[in-house]
Amino acid sequence: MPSAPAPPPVLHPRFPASSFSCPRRTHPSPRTRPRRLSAAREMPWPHVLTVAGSDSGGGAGIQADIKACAALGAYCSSVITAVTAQNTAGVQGVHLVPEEFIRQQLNSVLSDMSVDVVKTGMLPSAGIVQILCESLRKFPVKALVVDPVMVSTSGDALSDPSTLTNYRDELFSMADIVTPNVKEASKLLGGIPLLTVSDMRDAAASIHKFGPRYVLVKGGDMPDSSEAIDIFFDGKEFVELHGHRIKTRNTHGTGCTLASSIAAELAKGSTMLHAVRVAKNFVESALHHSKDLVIGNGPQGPFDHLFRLKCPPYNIGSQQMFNPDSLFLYAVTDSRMNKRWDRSIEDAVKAAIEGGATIVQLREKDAESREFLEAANACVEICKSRGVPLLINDRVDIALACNADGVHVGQSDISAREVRELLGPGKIIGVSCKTPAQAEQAWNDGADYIGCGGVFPTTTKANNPTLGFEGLKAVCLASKLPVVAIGGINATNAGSVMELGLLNLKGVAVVSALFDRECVMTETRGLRSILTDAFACFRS
Ligand SMILES: Cc1ncc(COP(=O)(O)OP(=O)(O)O)c(N)n1
Ligand SMILES: Cc1ncsc1CCOP(=O)(O)O
Repeated sequence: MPSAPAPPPVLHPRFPASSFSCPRRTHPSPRTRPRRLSAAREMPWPHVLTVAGSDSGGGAGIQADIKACAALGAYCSSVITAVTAQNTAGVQGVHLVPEEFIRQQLNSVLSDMSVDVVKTGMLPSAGIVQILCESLRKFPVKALVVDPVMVSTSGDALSDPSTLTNYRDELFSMADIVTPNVKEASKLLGGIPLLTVSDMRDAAASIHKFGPRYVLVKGGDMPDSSEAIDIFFDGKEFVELHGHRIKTRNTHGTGCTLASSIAAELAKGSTMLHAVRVAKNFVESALHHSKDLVIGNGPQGPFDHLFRLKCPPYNIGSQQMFNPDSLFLYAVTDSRMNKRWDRSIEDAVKAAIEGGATIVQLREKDAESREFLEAANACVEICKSRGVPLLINDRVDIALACNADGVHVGQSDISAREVRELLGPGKIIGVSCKTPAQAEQAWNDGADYIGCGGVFPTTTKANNPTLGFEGLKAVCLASKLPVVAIGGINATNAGSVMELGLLNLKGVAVVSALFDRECVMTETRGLRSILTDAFACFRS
């Protein structure tokens, strides 16, 4: 593994789940967990169990949890605590599942399956909270995410007031994270008003005293702000998480989705703060993609958790899903620069990854095919062993021959739709776009990301118009795909690109500032650190 400087905001599925930060609970001993059938052929599948209510409208509750986990690559089993009659207008009825039957469902799932994380939603009675606590003591899991659902967004009560005491006294002390919104936080604290970010901090500290390891107080309901600010507290430090407030009526189920996304990321091995950041990003992106959908006639509609599947060829198939966070620091090679500095493509790629590049593209305009394929084969091995995706510029034939992770094409190359036909569904396809119309076409063609530039003037690509920040912003705002900025980006201006704060701008692609330099590793490391600082600044 490269010795990267600072932990990146990257959770690539090819990185093994190793950084789990919640070691309090361990899986039960082999005596309590049945033996697996064939350990040798076992393939781990991160597993979340949601214990929540069913929403007949499909936007929140169990339905939201299952979709969020599926979208983030985790398996989701479900214990249903209540069946609600619900739609976009509100909650018309609630039918509680008998408590003993909830115990039976918990027993069925937890005694048989390797559940990594339990996420709770609607726990409508004190008895149900108690049964859950008993089951968790009998069948410990790696983490417990508690979303203290008490009142629906439409204002309807979803739990008996007597559950409050059990929540606070029993469940919270077992929880790794509790995720109240401001109304729930206020209720948990006896009705104190939460009107400012400072009140949210105080509330997080008070709720932490009930026993959870982490608290996330969600500020989505705070009045009038272009930002959605959440407060994360680990018992010592507060982190303010800033997100975009998406203007849409389709927000039903955001709380459930955030908590189940945190659970899915924890099940995949993420640390808590990282899981929260990924989950917040996922919810924002889903809301952004769903803002114009129309389902139902009431004031609050559902959103599309599976927005990434909208374009049929996108992100399906046997290979791992493309993680847009891998666009963070995109190293694009250049044969002329390598020659100038007398280094092989392989050495250039190794050094870039060592310095912290999160994705690599071989852009070898002058290379002979045979020589290029040899180098590409070697780079595939280098990148695979380091968990970094490798793409080939323009040459679909080389990408197929070396089994690269994907291809990047420009507007005058063959279209992304044709590249998809040739590469199949599991590969990554990037398209260069300078206009919103091109971005729309890239999405329709089944691309995975957009390269947008030149943002600044560059000498690396001849006759390339400069778009500036305005051009970049126009493409990002129009694009349903993640975007990486390219063109003239270096250590002095990279921070300002990230600080534009564009939701789907995931990173920068760089050629000369990495490869037209004496030490590729040092340059990459420096740039990585600048990006990490700028990203942290914009996000929290
Ligand atoms: C990440 C990324 N973005 C844009 C480009 C430019 O690609 P293209 O328009 O095909 O131009 P050439 O690279 O072929 O000159 C890129 N390569 N990578
Ligand atoms: C390939 C490409 N596409 C748009 S600008 C550019 C060149 C980027 O190179 P540099 O990072 O050296 O400016």
